Amino acid sequence: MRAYGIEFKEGPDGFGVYASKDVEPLRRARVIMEIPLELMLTVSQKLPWMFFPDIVPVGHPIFDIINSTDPETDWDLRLACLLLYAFDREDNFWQLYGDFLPSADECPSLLLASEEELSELQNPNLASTMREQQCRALEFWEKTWHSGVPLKIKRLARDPERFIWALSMAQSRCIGMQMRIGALVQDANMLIPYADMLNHSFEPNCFFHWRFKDRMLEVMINAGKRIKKGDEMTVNYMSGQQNDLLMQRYGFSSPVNPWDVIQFSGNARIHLDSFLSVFNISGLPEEYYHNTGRLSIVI
Ligand SMILES: C[S@@+](CC[C@H](N)C(=O)[O-])C[C@H]1O[C@@H](n2cnc3c(N)ncnc32)[C@H](O)[C@@H]1O
Repeated sequence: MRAYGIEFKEGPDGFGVYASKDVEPLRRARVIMEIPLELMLTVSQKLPWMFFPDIVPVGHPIFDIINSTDPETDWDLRLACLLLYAFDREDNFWQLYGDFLPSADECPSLLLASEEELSELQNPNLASTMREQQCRALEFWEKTWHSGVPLKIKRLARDPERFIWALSMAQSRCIGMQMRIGALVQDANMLIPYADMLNHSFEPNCFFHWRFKDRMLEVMINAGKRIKKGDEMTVNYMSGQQNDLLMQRYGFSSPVNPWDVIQFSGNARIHLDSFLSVFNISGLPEEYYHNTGRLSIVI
């Protein structure tokens, strides 16, 4: 893996990637990371399941577990299984990289939230979706990690908490990409070390580029971006999605999510406080209530 002009360090949103020097705006995108396919954990999105790199020996019972998942919906369960397998495999890179991943206590995924925390969520639909997701994960673990499984499976996730942590890593760190191996083009779910340290922004300064010829992922600074030393490097995780989806998958929401604005126009003159109270916004953080100009409401 190569990195240019960046450092990885703790910030307000957990670990993040920061510029270690100024970058003048260039007409062409500039590479800041190169990560080879061999370091990534990859499962194809569609049957037949293909794994890269090929770390699972043929006939290993983890294949049966992966085969028992729903091809349409369970990409995250498959990736979690692969992650747990990689942790267990001697001398695998992910055993070391695991030290950089947030622990269950540090991870804000709602999969790991207690019932008390879920009941405090303002959005009851989100709370019930998360309860369903927690049940789904638990049922999968109970079905798969029953007492009769061979030790080489049992030790991957001895308790449901371990599996649910792996699932939250898969959901909150997966990057969906199309990759080409030889003549084969595949949509894939990937855990990509170092690139998964990039935090999200709706106005990102970086993007991903798959370099087919040598099977590398490049993280690049957008052309024309001026970067100052200490700036955070970010990518856009999800376009066109509202905050409840960000919360569901990543455990955070964004006060500047452009897909979560209430469009309101007309000649009526309404006091801002009355307007906000109609939408029950008064319980939200200060910045919403005082309308710092970040909410796109036209009154
Ligand atoms: C792909 S990881 C990014 C690296 C992560 N910060 C870490 O500590 O390893 C995604 C997680 O980072 C956090 N995150 C990313 N972007 C964020 C943002 N804009 N605001 C708050 N948290 C964010 C969330 O916890 C999310 O689940």
